[in-house]
Amino acid sequence: MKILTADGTSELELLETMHNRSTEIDRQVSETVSGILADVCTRGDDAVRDYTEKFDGKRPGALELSPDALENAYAQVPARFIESLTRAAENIRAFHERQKREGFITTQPNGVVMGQRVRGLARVGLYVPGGKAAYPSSVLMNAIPAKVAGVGELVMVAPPGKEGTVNPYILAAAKVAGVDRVFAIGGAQAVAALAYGTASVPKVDKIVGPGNIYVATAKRLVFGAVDIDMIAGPSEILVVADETADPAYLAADLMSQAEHDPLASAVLLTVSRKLAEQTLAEIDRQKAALSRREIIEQSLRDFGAIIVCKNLADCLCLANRIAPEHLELMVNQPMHWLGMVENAGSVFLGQYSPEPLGDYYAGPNHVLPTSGTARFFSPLSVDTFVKKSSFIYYSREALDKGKDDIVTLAEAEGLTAHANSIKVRFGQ
Ligand SMILES: NC(=O)c1ccc[n+]([C@@H]2O[C@H](COP(=O)([O-])OP(=O)(O)OC[C@H]3O[C@@H](n4cnc5c(N)ncnc54)[C@H](O)[C@@H]3O)[C@@H](O)[C@H]2O)c1
Ligand SMILES: N[C@H](CO)Cc1c[nH]c[nH+]1
Ligand SMILES: [Zn+2]
Repeated sequence: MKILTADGTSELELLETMHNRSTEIDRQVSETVSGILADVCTRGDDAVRDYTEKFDGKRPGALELSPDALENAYAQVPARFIESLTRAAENIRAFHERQKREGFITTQPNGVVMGQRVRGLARVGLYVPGGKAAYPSSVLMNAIPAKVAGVGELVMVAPPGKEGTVNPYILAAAKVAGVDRVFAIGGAQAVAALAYGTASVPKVDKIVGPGNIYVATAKRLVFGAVDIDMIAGPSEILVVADETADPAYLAADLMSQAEHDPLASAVLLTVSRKLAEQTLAEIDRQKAALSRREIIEQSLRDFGAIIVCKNLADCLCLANRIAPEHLELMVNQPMHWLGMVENAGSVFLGQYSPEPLGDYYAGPNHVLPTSGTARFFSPLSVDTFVKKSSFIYYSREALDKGKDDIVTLAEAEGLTAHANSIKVRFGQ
């Protein structure tokens, strides 16, 4: 990870290099994933078993877990974990309850009733990552908003470990969050099974949840066969810091996301070269004690950067251009700068709102758009799990009033059958 001074060109070149590196990886991964999707579409469970054996280490028997597996996992994990998980679940539920939308009805005096209905989706597939690390927190972040939205059936997939079983912390979280069915499959093969359906895995209406590049690419490619939430791939953090920030906090927060994946990205934009140098030194000092040091080093080497900008406004402009998944504002007056943020999945304000607070606990969702897609995607929310439909009731009197307009518009489009459907009701 190098320190670079922004001059209007070199920082953009650096970001471009990082972007090109990930585009080349995306291209290679897309080829692999397309093959997996086609194979699962044709051969169903057999293909899912083959890929599970290949990528996760053990050939599975039944792909679906019994409800007992969730009960046993719940009993097996430490009570302290369940207490913390339950408190986190309460915070997440409270935040997402605020997102609930009601439908509406509008009436007019001459016999018109119209409205919009909001309904939970019938069946949703939740992807829970479990390759390099297990993510029980992601179970809560997916399943709680789905339940709040009123989804009919929640089908969770998570990759089995080498011993062929799903991590018990993930299963305990599935019980706490009320997941209906669990399949021990992961990667692109799990996304394909949910999108196309197999003998064991039911076809779903929408696939949600984060995952590595294979998972994110598979979701992108099955979109159309099913709906998806967004592209939530390898994690990203971008920190904007002024000279008041503590370099120890900056280093810690950058590494907190780098540890997710060698493809995770961690970028610091600051106005102080001294702070940049101190942060680098802090990274070296702190990382020695961290368990996933190798992943952190790879991620910081390939997708890490420290850029010194002229002023905070320039930092924010660059941050908006990058559109990071997580944006930390480690500045003296974070609320003041929040208004300048255009593109970010979630914003963390001030020294005591580190990114992991949002990953686990505060309440807002941690499934967030990555790879610059925060320009147009939103965080996972209750909205992700609902569909809206409208309804119309017109009395004879109301239709009579509007009939000539409708006929005129239909005939202008050359659609005489449309016009006839109106006219026939009035003997014309
Ligand atoms: N954006 C978010 O909201 C968010 C939240 C949590 C985690 N994450 C990200 O989720 C990811 C979790 O990744 P993970 O790997 O630990 O778990 P994962 O469950 O996403 O992926 C594991 C699966 O990847 C597949 N796979 C691995 N190598 C493969 C290969 N060479 N070819 C084809 N398939 C292969 C396997 O099927 C395996 O089961 C990380 O990138 C992390 O940053 C993102
Ligand atoms: N930071 C991840 C989202 O990019 C979410 C997560 C789960 N556990 C820890 N972190
Ligand atoms: Zn995280």
